[in-house]
Amino acid sequence: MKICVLPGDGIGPEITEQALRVLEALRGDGLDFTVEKGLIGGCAVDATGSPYPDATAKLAQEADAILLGAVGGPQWDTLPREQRPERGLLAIRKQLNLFANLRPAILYPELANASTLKPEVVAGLDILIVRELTGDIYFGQPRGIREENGERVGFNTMVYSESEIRRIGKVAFEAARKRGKKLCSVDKMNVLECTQLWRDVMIELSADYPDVELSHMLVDNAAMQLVRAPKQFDVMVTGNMFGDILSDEASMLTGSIGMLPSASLDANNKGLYEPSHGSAPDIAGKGVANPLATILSVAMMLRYTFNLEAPAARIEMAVKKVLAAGYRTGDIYEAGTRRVGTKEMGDAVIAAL
Ligand SMILES: NC(=O)C1=CN([C@@H]2O[C@H](COP(=O)(O)OP(=O)(O)OC[C@H]3O[C@@H](n4cnc5c(N)ncnc54)[C@H](O)[C@@H]3O)[C@@H](O)[C@H]2O)C=CC1
Ligand SMILES: CC(C)CC(=O)C(=O)O
Ligand SMILES: [Mg+2]
Repeated sequence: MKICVLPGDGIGPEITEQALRVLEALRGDGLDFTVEKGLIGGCAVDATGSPYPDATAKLAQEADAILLGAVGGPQWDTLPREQRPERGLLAIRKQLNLFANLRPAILYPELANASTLKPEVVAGLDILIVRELTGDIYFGQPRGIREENGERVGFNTMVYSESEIRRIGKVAFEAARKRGKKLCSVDKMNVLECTQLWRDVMIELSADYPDVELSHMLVDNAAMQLVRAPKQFDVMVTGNMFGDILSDEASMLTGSIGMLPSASLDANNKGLYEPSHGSAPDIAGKGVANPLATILSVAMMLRYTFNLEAPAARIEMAVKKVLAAGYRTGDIYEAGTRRVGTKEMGDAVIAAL
């Protein structure tokens, strides 16, 4: 297994270090892999002038899977847009055709009190958000800021082709088929033509999946339903921007964004694995970030790209154990539990493995 590791910026290096230690701890168990590190994001801009240097692109293309920390930070926010760290992330997703972003929001029972919702509303929560990742308003052309009638006008383009909608729809229907057989497609068809097409294609696709119950929800209602009665959802499928927003929202139902892993897959399950959160500049360098989302992303890597269910489940079980033993980083801390830093959380997971 050839794994490319791109720690990135902010808390990225701290959390990927712990995830890699967890992977290393499994090496003795028959896992055989090589790791090559590269630069992406702001650190890459500082070193090379580009947020996604050619050397990184080569490493990523040659790897079977990529583990990424996070990119971005205020020090790069005033750079020309092409040099911004976030462009590096968009570029790697696009270049590797990683169109299917899977973001599972699972509430560990041990974190029931950390959820923003009452325990009875979230107990047993297990949602999979399937987010399209290489299209939508994040990539559409034209985009920019232009002068018009003596003032600046900002514009972006929301665009999806039916083939793009169909391929992410298939991923979502297939996932629903293996789970609770319920798929909710989230759009804004009452206002946006682009998402009318989204809904039409989802309805057409549903003919191939008679065993999956398809429903539709407008995104504003979906945002509300997620915090009102989240257990009504099994699999949710939506576009790039709505999925970005709804997955951050869903993360709080599980206690913290520091708990939400993600897999970004191409059509052959080559994948980039990263936590759903960003570079958290407010806590970077302090050793307090929660590494569990990144550690759980490694479990997703073993499951989806390498088809290794046993070690993936072992990592998830180890995470469950450390939570049951009371280990908590600051974001999920509550009175009576044991507050630990990033490295101690990594140590605890390895001990539990
Ligand atoms: N995939 C990526 O690389 C992403 C990068 N970003 C970038 O990250 C930078 C910061 O963005 P924000 O909007 O602040 O979002 P963020 O997700 O980095 O942070 C939001 C809040 O969650 C907390 N948080 C995030 N991850 C945590 C963890 N593992 N443990 C404990 N607390 C955690 C942060 O401390 C902060 O208070 C920006 O430059 C943004 O563009 C944002 C989202 C995704
Ligand atoms: C930084 C963005 C490009 C991505 C983002 O917020 C995400 O993928 O969750
Ligand atoms: Mg996001």
